[in-house]
Amino acid sequence: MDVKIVDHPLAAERLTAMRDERSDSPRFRAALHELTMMLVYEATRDVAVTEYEIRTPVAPAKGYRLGNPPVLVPVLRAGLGMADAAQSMIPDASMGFVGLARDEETHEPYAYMESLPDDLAGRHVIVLDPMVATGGSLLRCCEMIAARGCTDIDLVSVLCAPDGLEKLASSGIAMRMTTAAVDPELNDKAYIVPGLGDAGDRQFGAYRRF
Ligand SMILES: O=P(O)(O)OC[C@H]1O[C@H](OP(=O)(O)OP(=O)(O)O)[C@H](O)[C@@H]1O
Ligand SMILES: O=c1cc[nH]c(=O)[nH]1
Ligand SMILES: [Mg+2]
Repeated sequence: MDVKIVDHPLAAERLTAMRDERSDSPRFRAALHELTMMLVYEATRDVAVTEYEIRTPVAPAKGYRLGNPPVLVPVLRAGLGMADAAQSMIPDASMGFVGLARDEETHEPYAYMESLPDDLAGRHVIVLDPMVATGGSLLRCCEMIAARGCTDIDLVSVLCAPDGLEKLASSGIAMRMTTAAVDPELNDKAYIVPGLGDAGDRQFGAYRRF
């Protein structure tokens, strides 16, 4: 799997704000919003564009638009905080929704929502989820997307653990990852270390320590 790590001072500042336990929910959400714009910018660097003619006030010029606007898929809850930022970068994108919650004991994802276009053949899908820990949740999401015919999947995440990347890479589903960092390990509750805690709780409430 192609893993692109966005190593940029402005991204590092936002990631620091997200990691810092002193950041309250508004600061955490603002940093996630801004970082998502940077990650989506990098994830879409090689997408196909269509050329068309425009006129500037001075002369004819070439214009460009996305050849195949993607389907954005935020993974609820935590990916919701990336949805608006991604769509503001790609206004022509459509959006589907997947809801997954990890079981606290088994760490297996439980799927409670699958709201996706029936046919994703020929579509470019960009999945938004800030955290890849065991990789079980994103793998489940990619299986849903691949089952609808999609063969062009980009994943955009804030933080990944090596175990999760390995699970995704060995799944047999073709996908690319753009992330801000890969942290060293998981703890015994399958939280990323040092990580940033629970990305859903930190955006929407119920702050816990792990
Ligand atoms: O790689 P994994 O081990 O599957 O863990 C990562 C998943 O955990 C978080 O969601 P969570 O289950 O906490 O749901 P939430 O977004 O509603 O908080 C995160 O947003 C991922 O979806
Ligand atoms: O570190 C982690 C692991 C799973 N989900 C999160 O939100 N954070
Ligand atoms: Mg959570």
